[in-house]
Amino acid sequence: MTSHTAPVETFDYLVFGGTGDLALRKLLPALYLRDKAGQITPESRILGVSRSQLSPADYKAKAEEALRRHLHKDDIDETTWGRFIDRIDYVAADATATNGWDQLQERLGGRDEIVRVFYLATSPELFGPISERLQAFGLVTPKSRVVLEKPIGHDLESARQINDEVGSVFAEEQIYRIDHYLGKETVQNLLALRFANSLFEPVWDAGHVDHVQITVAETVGVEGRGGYYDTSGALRDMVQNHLMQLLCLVGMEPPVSLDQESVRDEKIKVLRSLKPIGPENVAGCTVRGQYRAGAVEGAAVGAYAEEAGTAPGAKPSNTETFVALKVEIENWRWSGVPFYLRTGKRMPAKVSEIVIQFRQVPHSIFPKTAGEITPNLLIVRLQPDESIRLNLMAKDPGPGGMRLREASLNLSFAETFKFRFPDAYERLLMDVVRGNPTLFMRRDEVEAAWRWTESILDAWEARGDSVKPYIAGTWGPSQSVAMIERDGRTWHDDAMSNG
Ligand SMILES: NC(=O)C1=CN([C@@H]2O[C@H](COP(=O)(O)OP(=O)(O)OC[C@H]3O[C@@H](n4cnc5c(N)ncnc54)[C@H](OP(=O)(O)O)[C@@H]3O)[C@@H](O)[C@H]2O)C=CC1
Ligand SMILES: O=C1O[C@H](COP(=O)(O)O)[C@@H](O)[C@H](O)[C@H]1O
Repeated sequence: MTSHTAPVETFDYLVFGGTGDLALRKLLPALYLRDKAGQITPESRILGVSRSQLSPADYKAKAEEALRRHLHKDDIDETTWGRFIDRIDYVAADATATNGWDQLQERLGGRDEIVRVFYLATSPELFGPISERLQAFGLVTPKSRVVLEKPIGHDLESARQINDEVGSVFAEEQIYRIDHYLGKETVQNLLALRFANSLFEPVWDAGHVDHVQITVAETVGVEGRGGYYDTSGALRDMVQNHLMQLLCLVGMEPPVSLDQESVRDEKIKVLRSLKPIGPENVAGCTVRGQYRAGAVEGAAVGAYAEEAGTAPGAKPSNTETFVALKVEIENWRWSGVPFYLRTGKRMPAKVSEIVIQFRQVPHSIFPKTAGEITPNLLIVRLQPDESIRLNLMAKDPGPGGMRLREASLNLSFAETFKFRFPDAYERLLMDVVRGNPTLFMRRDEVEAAWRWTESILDAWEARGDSVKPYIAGTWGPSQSVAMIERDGRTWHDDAMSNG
């Protein structure tokens, strides 16, 4: 049994927001798959909590329906199925009132000695009220942990308020601020790539790297989450958390060790070194877009305005579904190296990639007839088809003189490691039970990320610009291309489409 399938301690997992999309689509399937892998002890239980007046049997039926829909059919086996459904229970309780909480007390009675996880899969305004009630009803034990789903607030002030409220009930080491990107296999592989190989570290700096691109492209639209998304937008929904975490892992100094504080200490230094984007540079360093009707993966799709449910005659939404940024880390290692970040919905492919473009050779010894020398690229593909590729120049095989062409060294995870590895939520949910917060965000990280992001939001608001339209199924508005091309560089879209 490998460490990722070794059973964890017995737990009670309380999922607040248990009837919601996140719980049914991601959390329950992740717990099921860990159960199937043999990681969950027979005594462990899962308790859904939300306002809906459902009986435990109703909730089990809802969970079953969601699992059948969201799991791959090969993952459903009758032994795990029966065992998993038996673990599930439900209590109707309102986070903003007192009804239902005495039932929670009852359900948890006599189980104070085991690990207790409160997973708050609700909107962030409820994190404080839920914590307050957990304390008032005596449900917080020394072995309790609380998981806060993103977004932690809507801006710096609300993030601070939530952190204060939750922090008045739980100690910082009991608080797990989840960013599921940190649980993705290849994201962690970035640590292995950088710090378990001596090859890359000497060239991981401004002397050798020309620039870095981080792209997180999605084909989906807002998928029924229009109400939330329209008050959020891509900068808050994706950049403030996922893309900033990726930027930190690429940009940080080597941590002293892999322990939780060392890694988080290095990430926060990156966040503190970010060049502010404000009124003076927001126009040149940011692009916001919103998709119009188009076609994605061969199917016609509507415009954001329709999906978000903007009422006819209402003011058109100015929420961005795409954002591109030029970011600079102002420290010795990265001075002068731009990090271009972009993320968007309704793009041509679902792909998340980090591309490190190295500097051009200083001088070519080859004749013009050999062809162009293109800079080396290190491409870390996070999803789908996780891989790490190094694009190098090679001689075109055969006679007829020296001709150069680009070739790849490709470490494909599927081909190299032929077993299924847990997905991000599976891994992170078990890390909480194990009491390992390394892959979760510390309070100061979240607040530093908000501080930097908020200055962009303020500058956008002050300018009052409209979002730039892009056709669904394209790589975003033309202004995003113009932003990078002004610097004599180009997005690596081909690499992404070709895989
Ligand atoms: N869905 C996703 O893929 C992701 C979601 N998130 C974030 O996670 C959070 C939840 O998202 P999602 O599941 O999509 O949202 P949903 O709207 O689908 O679910 C919200 C849940 O909260 C419960 N709820 C609402 N009010 C109360 C209350 N007063 N007391 C107790 N329970 C309450 C609802 O149940 P009921 O009405 O029965 O009370 C429901 O179970 C959001 O902040 C979202 O941004 C983050 C990453 C991904
Ligand atoms: O947190 C979020 O992430 C998803 C994208 O996650 P992925 O694992 O599928 O890449 C995004 O769709 C959603 O809007 C956002 O809230």
